[in-house]
Amino acid sequence: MNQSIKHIGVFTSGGDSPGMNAVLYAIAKAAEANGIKATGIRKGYEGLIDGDFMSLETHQLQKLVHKGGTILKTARSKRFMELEGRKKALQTLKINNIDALIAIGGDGTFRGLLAFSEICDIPFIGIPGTIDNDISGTDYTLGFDSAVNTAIENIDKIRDTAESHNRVFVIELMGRDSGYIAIHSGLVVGADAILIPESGRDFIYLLDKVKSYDSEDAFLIVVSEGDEIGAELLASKINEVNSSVDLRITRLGHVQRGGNPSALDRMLGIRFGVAAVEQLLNGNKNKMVGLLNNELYLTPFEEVVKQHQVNDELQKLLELFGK
Ligand SMILES: Nc1ncnc2c1ncn2[C@@H]1O[C@H](COP(=O)(O)OP(=O)(O)OP(=O)(O)O)[C@@H](O)[C@H]1O
Ligand SMILES: O=P(O)(O)OC[C@H]1O[C@](O)(CO)[C@@H](O)[C@@H]1O
Repeated sequence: MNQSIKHIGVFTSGGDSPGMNAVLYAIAKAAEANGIKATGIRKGYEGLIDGDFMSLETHQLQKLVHKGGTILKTARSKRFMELEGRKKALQTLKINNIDALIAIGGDGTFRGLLAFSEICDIPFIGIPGTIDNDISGTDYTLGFDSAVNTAIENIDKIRDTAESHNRVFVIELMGRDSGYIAIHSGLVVGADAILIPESGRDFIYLLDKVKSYDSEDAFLIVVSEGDEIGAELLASKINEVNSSVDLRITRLGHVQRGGNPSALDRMLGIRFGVAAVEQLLNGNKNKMVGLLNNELYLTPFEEVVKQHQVNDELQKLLELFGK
């Protein structure tokens, strides 16, 4: 056990994701059980630079496990991208006697920690928190399951109106350059076509399908925001090959980031939070806690990369159902 750790700083960074409050509760609880102080740092790296802190009280966090968003707030920090900003953050840590950090965010957040480790030698542990599920070293990132649940709930509603009007819908889902949200959502709503950047397929097959679409039913296309064609261009191509279709575009957008976390995300939050504190106490540093085959797993920040492919099984499902 690393006895020298007495004060852990904790922050959420990048886009918020459902389950972040649950992870904060777990960190506070595990720190308390080990007699360690845990301080919340507000607005991601911005708060680390400015010393914008708040206390993490287990009795308050306990009541927020079910809430989306993050009570610590989050940010994308331009200042931390610069060495000057990171030096200022180092000063803040020293002044406040913080001797370990836990960061919850996406791959960008871990790149930030890696850059920070060049000038700061206190231990860092990362927790994957992003709706995109685009990080290696974990089967699930915190928030992904909730985002997919939100997406499918909304697409099911779109189907009701699409079927009533015999309309074609192009539904754009989030994920930045990752198609994970789109493929998972598209498969379980029974979409007629799913377009994701990782598939390596063009959309010509889809145009052939739309050409023969008889206008007597709904036709749902789920497209990831990272797919090169984009919802607008896809819509105009469809109209070119079949001018009789009645088409609408729905961009689900930030609704996918909000809402109460699913059971899976709450449980992930609890597991990741406790594991992060334990790993710091075990003397681990500069690693991300993940979950592979339902087992906790550590990946050094240097090896945490953006996931840019779907596995063979998902690819097969995409061929079978999304085409
Ligand atoms: N190379 C880097 N050097 C220093 N800081 C970085 C670096 N890359 C990213 N960061 C910091 O990490 C923050 C979070 O990264 P980013 O905005 O990419 O979100 P993310 O953590 O990938 O989360 P999400 O997947 O939700 O977008 C950035 O705003 C920036 O402050
Ligand atoms: O909320 P912002 O900063 O516009 O970021 C949007 C991006 O963040 C995410 O929601 C999470 O990374 C992406 O899916 C999306 O492209």
